[in-house]
Amino acid sequence: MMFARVARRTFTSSAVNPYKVTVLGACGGIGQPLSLLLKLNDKVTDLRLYDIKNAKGVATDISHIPTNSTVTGFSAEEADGLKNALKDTELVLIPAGVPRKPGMTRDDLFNINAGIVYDLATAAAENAPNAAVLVISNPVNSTVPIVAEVFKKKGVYNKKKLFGVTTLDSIRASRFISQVANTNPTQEHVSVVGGHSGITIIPLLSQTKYANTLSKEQRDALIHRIQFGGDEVVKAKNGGGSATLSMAQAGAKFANAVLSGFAGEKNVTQASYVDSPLYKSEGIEFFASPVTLGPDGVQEIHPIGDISAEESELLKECKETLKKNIDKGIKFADSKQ
Ligand SMILES: NC(=O)C1=CN([C@@H]2O[C@H](COP(=O)(O)OP(=O)(O)OC[C@H]3O[C@@H](n4cnc5c(N)ncnc54)[C@H](O)[C@@H]3O)[C@@H](O)[C@H]2O)C=CC1
Ligand SMILES: O=C([O-])CC(=O)C(=O)O
Repeated sequence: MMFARVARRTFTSSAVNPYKVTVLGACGGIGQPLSLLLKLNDKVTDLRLYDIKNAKGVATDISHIPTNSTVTGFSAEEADGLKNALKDTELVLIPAGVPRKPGMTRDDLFNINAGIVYDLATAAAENAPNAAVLVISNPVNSTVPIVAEVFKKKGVYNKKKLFGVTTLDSIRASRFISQVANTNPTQEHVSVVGGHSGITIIPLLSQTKYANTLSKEQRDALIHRIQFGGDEVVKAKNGGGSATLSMAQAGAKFANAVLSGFAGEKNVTQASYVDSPLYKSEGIEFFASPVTLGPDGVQEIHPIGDISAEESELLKECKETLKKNIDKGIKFADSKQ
């Protein structure tokens, strides 16, 4: 009797949030742990994994985990594999593409990843025009504008449903500040705005409770570590790629936030790199700042708030680089007409 009651409760809980989610690049360093974490999310009931290699193997493996979602692998070799992975899905995560090696910038990945993201975005626009698209592939500052241009060309662009995933910068900031302050990282929050590469990443330490207690040396070191946290991992992996496990956690966290917004949960706010009105008058079409998520995707884009004179300088430098990164993505997409 007891067992029957528990089983019934487990079954009904997942039916409340039946979302279809597709991962493109599901067999990579990020894709595999990200898919695993999505399988553990009870908002996801139909998980589709696509890659140019081994998607069926990874899907079969993950499918044995006893949560209620189905897991299906789609390979590039099968006719309509990509199309079927995307058909009517509600959320698409894109971690497909090559990662950095030591000595490279994220922009050095543009030549390979721009084309990969362009092709996957084209398939998404054709087969899942209403889905939220979460872009992980670097350089995010440029790949997000590429996706926007593709959706515009297809006549299905909805700026409320396109997100560059910058969550890793936020979770790093929580972790790194807790190491300096000797506190619990789960209780720390730092607003990180701008973009997702080096100097375009701006942690707003002046808005934390440590604004007046950190020394200038501590502050500078912390800003640098948050801006270049990705390089720390690339260096430590020594040619074996970049952040994958922390990125999977960040991607799963942000996907859960978007699904929570879809489900009508209130006050779901996370930083993300979105089509933003904040600096459009300066020619900057995309910018990361706190975003409240709702049933239609972006519900409200929040301004960055009061910042220090030091952070104003960082913002100035960020905007110069960001504008170039965005223009590069748009120009690439336009050249593919
Ligand atoms: N937004 C962020 O904060 C972060 C972004 N990244 C970026 O994520 C991307 C992926 O990184 P990793 O997973 O470490 O790389 P990886 O090389 O381990 O995995 C990439 C996967 O993409 C697949 N792939 C390549 N072309 C594809 C296509 N046309 N269609 C479907 N799948 C395709 C590959 O087969 C591979 O399984 C990189 O561009 C990396 O720079 C990495 C960490 C953080
Ligand atoms: O550093 C990289 O190339 C990967 C990445 O975006 C990050 O770890 O933040």
